[in-house]
Amino acid sequence: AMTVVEQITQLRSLLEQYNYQYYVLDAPTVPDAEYDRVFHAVKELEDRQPELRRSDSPTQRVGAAPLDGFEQVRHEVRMLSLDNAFNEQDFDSFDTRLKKLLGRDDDIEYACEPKLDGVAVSLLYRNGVLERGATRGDGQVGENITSNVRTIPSIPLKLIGSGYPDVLEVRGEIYMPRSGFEAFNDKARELYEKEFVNPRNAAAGSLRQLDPTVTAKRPLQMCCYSVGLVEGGDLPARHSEILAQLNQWGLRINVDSAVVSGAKACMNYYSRLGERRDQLPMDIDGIVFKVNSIADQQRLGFVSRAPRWAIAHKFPAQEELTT
Ligand SMILES: Cc1ccc(Cn2cc(C(N)=O)ccc2=O)c(C)c1
Repeated sequence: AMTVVEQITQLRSLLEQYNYQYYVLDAPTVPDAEYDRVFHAVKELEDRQPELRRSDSPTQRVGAAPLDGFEQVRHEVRMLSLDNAFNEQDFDSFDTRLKKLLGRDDDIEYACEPKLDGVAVSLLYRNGVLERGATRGDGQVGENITSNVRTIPSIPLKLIGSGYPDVLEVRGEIYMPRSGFEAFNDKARELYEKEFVNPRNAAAGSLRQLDPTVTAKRPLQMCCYSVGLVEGGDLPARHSEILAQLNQWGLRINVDSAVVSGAKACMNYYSRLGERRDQLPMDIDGIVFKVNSIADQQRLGFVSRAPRWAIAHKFPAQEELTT
């Protein structure tokens, strides 16, 4: 028969698989009641034998005591801000300039993804375990919001699979899906409590909570879009492949990400996403285009703080929803 430790370890990895399928792949394979049964079985074992409890157990997402304040965190790799391209002409000149800088005249391969309207976050995984979460701040120094990011189900407390670097810093956007935002505001209105003006403010306000049990009640999601510090391991040679690899290690990526070649295909991607914008589950404020080849990104380097190899193309601002 299995020892209690073997039993609880097996049940925990089952919960991690269920969470991955449900929150990261949006593809649950078991009914909620089955998840609930296994979750309470682990909780029961940990309550009966507290020495079995581990900080990276799926039952340990909601932290203990509220904080008095947020500590500061220095980003070893600066978190970027992107130059905005406001129209096709800008994108064409962006593409033409890159081709010149790269000394080539064939189409550049771009990784395209929606620019989610949320809060940028840095997640540091050491030996696959989530060590700290931090806001972007000014790009160099942010705030330590680890206890709050731990409550977000699509953020894994532990990476899955194998082959990840010893140190892997993932960057992503924490956002509130529109459906969660509407439901939250309906409830707030009912209780005569403060409503949020838009999902971005709702996500930012939820991450600023000193008490993680409040954050835990907010319907937040995270989508990763790049990596920062990487030590003791290698990543694929293209941005799109890095995202696919992050997804296999348990992190959520945006289902609308795509790879296209040349400026024309980029503008086509921009128009198609623009048409679907109101049907997307979250607010987006544009499209981010990145040179897909990491070697080319490094060749193009950085001019001041915005990278030469990426640009955000924003949509016209949406008229503010009148609440
Ligand atoms: C009672 C209960 C348990 C779980 C959930 C949601 N859910 C489902 C799964 C699942 N199906 O793989 C995994 C994690 C999870 O959080 C709800 C809504 C209600």
